[in-house]
Amino acid sequence: MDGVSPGNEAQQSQCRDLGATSSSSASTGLGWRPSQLVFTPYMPGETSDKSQTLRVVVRKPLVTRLTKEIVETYQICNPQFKYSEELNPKRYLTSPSVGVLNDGYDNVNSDLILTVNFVLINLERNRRYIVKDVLGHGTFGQVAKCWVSDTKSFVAVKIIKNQPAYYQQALVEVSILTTLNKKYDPEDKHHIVRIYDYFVYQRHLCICFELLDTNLYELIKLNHFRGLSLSIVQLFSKQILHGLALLKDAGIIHCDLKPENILLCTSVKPAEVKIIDFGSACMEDRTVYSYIQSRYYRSPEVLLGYQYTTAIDMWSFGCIVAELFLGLPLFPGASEFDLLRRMIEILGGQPPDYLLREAKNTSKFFKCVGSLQNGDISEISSNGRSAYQALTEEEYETRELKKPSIGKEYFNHMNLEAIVTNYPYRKNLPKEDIVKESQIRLALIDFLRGLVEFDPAKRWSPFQASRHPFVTGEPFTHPYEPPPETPRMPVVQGIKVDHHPGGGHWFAAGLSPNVSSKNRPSLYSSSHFQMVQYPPANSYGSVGSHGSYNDSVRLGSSYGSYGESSNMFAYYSPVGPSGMHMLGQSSTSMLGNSPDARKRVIQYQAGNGLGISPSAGNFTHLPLGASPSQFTPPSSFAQVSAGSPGHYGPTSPARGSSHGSPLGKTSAISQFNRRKNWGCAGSPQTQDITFSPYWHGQCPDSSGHAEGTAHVLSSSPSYLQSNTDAASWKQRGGGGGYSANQKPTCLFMPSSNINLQSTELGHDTPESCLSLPDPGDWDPNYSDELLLQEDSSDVSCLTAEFGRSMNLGSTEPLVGFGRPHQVSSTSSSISVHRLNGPVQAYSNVEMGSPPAHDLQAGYMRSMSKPFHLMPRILQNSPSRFGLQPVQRFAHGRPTRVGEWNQIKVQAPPSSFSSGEPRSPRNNSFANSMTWGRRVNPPVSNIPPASRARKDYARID
Ligand SMILES: Nc1ncnc2c1ncn2[C@@H]1O[C@H](COP(=O)(O)OP(=O)(O)OP(=O)(O)O)[C@@H](O)[C@H]1O
Repeated sequence: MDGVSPGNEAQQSQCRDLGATSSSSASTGLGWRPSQLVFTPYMPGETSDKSQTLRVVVRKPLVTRLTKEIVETYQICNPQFKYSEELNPKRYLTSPSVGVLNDGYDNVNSDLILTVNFVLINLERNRRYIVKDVLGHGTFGQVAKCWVSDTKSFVAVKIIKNQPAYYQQALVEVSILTTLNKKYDPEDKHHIVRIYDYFVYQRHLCICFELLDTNLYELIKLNHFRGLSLSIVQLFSKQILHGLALLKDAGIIHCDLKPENILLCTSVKPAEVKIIDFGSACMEDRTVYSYIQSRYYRSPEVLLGYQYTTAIDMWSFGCIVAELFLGLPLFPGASEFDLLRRMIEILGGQPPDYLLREAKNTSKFFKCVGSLQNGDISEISSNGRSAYQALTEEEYETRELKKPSIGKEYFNHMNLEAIVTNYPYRKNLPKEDIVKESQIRLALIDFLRGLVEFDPAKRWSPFQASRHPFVTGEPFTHPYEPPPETPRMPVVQGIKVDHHPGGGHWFAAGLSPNVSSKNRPSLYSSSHFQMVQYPPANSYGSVGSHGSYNDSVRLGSSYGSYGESSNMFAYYSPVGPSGMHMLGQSSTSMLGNSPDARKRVIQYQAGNGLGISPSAGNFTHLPLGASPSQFTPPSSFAQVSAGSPGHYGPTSPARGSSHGSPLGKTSAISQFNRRKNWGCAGSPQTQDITFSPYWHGQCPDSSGHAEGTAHVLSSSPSYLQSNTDAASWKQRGGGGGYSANQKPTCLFMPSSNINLQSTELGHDTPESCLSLPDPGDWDPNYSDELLLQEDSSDVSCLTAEFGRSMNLGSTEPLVGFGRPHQVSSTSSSISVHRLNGPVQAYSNVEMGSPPAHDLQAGYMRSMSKPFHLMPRILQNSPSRFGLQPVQRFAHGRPTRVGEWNQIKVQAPPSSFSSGEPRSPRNNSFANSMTWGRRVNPPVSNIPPASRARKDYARID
């Protein structure tokens, strides 16, 4: 029996001998032994060093050892086991993963087919980005989490679809974000995502951002669509306002503000939020799209087709604040009609008559009930009420010949005050805390009233909103009177320059071709629409050439610039020196900072000098700016005459329809591509203008409005007077007796299908809470994450860490440009677990358990676009929350503007080899099965995600 005794050292040693043979085992008398002993038997009584090590490992859950530590487990069992990543089968991250375009590099959607460890290379800087996971998808392409070994850090790289229009629009994002980062926020204090790098790889523009964490929609989702605590709402509001104030100072409209585009940044302590996705952004005086903003967050003026300003972002911001508190969108309109109906019902009142009189789409939603005076509609009818009345559902159907989509009602109460006041309080909240919170809720109501204000001219600016007691934490005693905005001087208009004839650059007045101009003066008094005197030699470029990226190895765009005989003005040009080709004539080069194009005579030089890149290749010179819808080729390079209306080619979204750009971004992009296919190439002389008889947009008034949309591009934000101790949210008493001043002029009858149970003041009861579907039903990663939670006793979820990192009593966090992402390897691994634990630990979050309620019940509705869930699913990917950067990301990017413009974007030669197989096609499995790609299961009943909210591409 000695021969089999565990205590027999000789025997154990022999068993561990991997070279043991059957003969040797036979000699021990153990009977059959495998000829090649790979695994050693487990010996419980072992006392050797090795067995002790083993015993430590054994404490870890089996699932850990067999999953994420499988390599170590193998090596313990077999020291000769060697792991080699190269031998792994490819794990595709892009779907579909079949390469059909771009020599097999791109799939049918023009997305670069990514696999785990695919390497994106910035040849110019010899920097390699190793793809580790996909963080999300968007209109423009994919966002990958990449490892940069130079800096030993992770970054997020947005890989733009390989199509010219997407490429062009992405350049706008690069330009705007670069300007914001470098010029307006060099110290990274304003909650705007940082851009680190950009380059072209395999014909895809890649934009490298700092890596952020989950977005606010996900955060609410993790919380089962229950609202966040007021202190968190206050903190986030303050931070977002910082960002919006910066945008306003820069004269930039984000155009797509929503919870999905506000991401947590947990690499700094205390954690903060940042605004991302400037892919829809535009300059305030160069608005081009008429259909912008995701529907739930769409402002009335955009919905109605009125001219818009940075005030539209404040509307969206108000919707976001409400959603953070309620856990549900305030206006979850299933269609634009439904959206407007909800606005009118919840807010009371309606858009002002001046706006309704001028907006393009008024007749779609309103009927005129006012009297006619001098052939014009009287603004106020005889009884003092509006001359416009919202259409009923039936009237809308009669006019539009289709039933409007009407979504479910989620709130029992149909006005803002009642919705907020009656929202269930957190469980077990002491009575005195309920009293305190009720006061803060009154402040919140007042705050929201100033944001979701129908009249854009009266809507608060970021500066004004940031002074509200809800944000500052001061006692709320009476309705807030915002301080006046710093007055700005009108531009002295020397030269009037109209829009570029080719499309969207509206030098003269910042007019969108899609919006009316008549009521412009009404906006001059708006806190969002103030004028400034520009320094004489600045420009925020506009007309330019985009060059070719398909046909040349080195990109030759002069994006975002325009020239004149003696000066050249340009954006931060994200492309190479050819983008600066006009610089030679320039005695002044103003980069990124642009102001008043209108002060100069723009002499478009025939055939060159404006917008023609030497490497323009097969694309025409295009006016570049905020939108692909601008990509109508200009007719000539003759001097642009002011006030030329409707100079749009047949494919401009701004033409052919009174709706301007009804299909928005998607449409514009596709139209651009179509146009490109029509062969609008190279020579400017070959391009014609088609005057559209259908265009209803207003010609910019060459005399009157040119100065109207000017804005400051000052080098330092003017609003920086934030209350630094506002982060200390004190729930003080006072303010009692505030009565919200609502005028519920409900033109719509409350919908009868309110399906919520009571949300009366009081603690929510379990029976009032309808359960959400199990996330595992739609999230294939969900169970994995739960399993992995066993791995550590200190597991908690993202929000727990986030809550812990909150220091609500602190002053403004000190954050700076390129601040360290100092997450030790230890904390990194902890964060993996935390991030992976979506819901379970949430109740422990310091931010307070959000009130349970049943509102999500009404939120459950079928997704018309289930594929839109994909980014959400991917966001939950365990690997998404992998190791955080262990040291600061420092690209050593040039900080001077001139240097920035020297950076070239190169398209690698077709023969370029990245170490990846030339054609992904060759490397896919025979059955095309993809590895590592999360399947998108059919989803029928979950809260809508961002994509479902976005209806750029449709007309309601
Ligand atoms: N810096 C970042 N860090 C982490 N994740 C990011 C980052 N930037 C983007 N993402 C993820 O990628 C997704 C898509 O990014 P983004 O919104 O910029 O793309 P898009 O194509 O412009 O989208 P949209 O269709 O909304 O315009 C985001 O929702 C987010 O989940």
